Amino acid sequence: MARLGACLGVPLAIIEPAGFPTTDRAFVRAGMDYLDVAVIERHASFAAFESWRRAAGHRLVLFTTAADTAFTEFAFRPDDVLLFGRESAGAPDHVHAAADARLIIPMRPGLRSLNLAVTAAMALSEALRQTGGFPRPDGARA
Ligand SMILES: C[S@@+](CC[C@H](N)C(=O)[O-])C[C@H]1O[C@@H](n2cnc3c(N)ncnc32)[C@H](O)[C@@H]1O
Repeated sequence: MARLGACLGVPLAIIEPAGFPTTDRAFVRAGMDYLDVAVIERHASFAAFESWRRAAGHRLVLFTTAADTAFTEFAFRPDDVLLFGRESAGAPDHVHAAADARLIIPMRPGLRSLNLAVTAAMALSEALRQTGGFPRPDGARA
C-alpha cells in the first residue's frame, strides 16, 4: 500500500495499533525503494487520528463489507480520507460510527471480503478517476 500511495501520489496514514508490523525494519523490507517517495503519517490512536482529521476538515470514508452503498455510487471529493480495516478483523464498531460514509465494493453472494491492498487499489482508482486525481507522466494531475 505504501507503493500504491507512492506511485499515485497519495499520502498514507497508519492508525495504531496496526494489524501488521510497523517497525522501521519491517517497513524498509516491505516498502523497498518506494519508501523514499511514499508519504506516510502515523497516528498513535484512532482518537489522535480523529483530532487531526476533524481539524483538517476531511470527510472520513470507510470501506467495509457492512455497508449498503456501492463505492461507484458515491461522489468522492479530492480531500476525502479513505479508511480500510484490519486484514484480520476489519474496522471496529466505533470506527464505523465515526465515518461520514460507509462504502462497499460489491461482491458475489456468499464470499467474505477482498483483501486489504486490493480493496485500497480499487477504492483509490475510483476516487481518483472521479476527482481527476491521477498523476500525469509530466508530474501534474490528470
Ligand atoms: C480482509 S478485509 C477484513 C475482513 C474482516 N473479516 C471483516 O469482516 O471485516 C480487510 C479490509 O478490506 C476492506 N474490504 C474488503 N473487502 C471489501 C469490500 N467488498 N467492500 C468494502 N471494503 C472491503 C475493508 O476495509 C476491510 O476492513
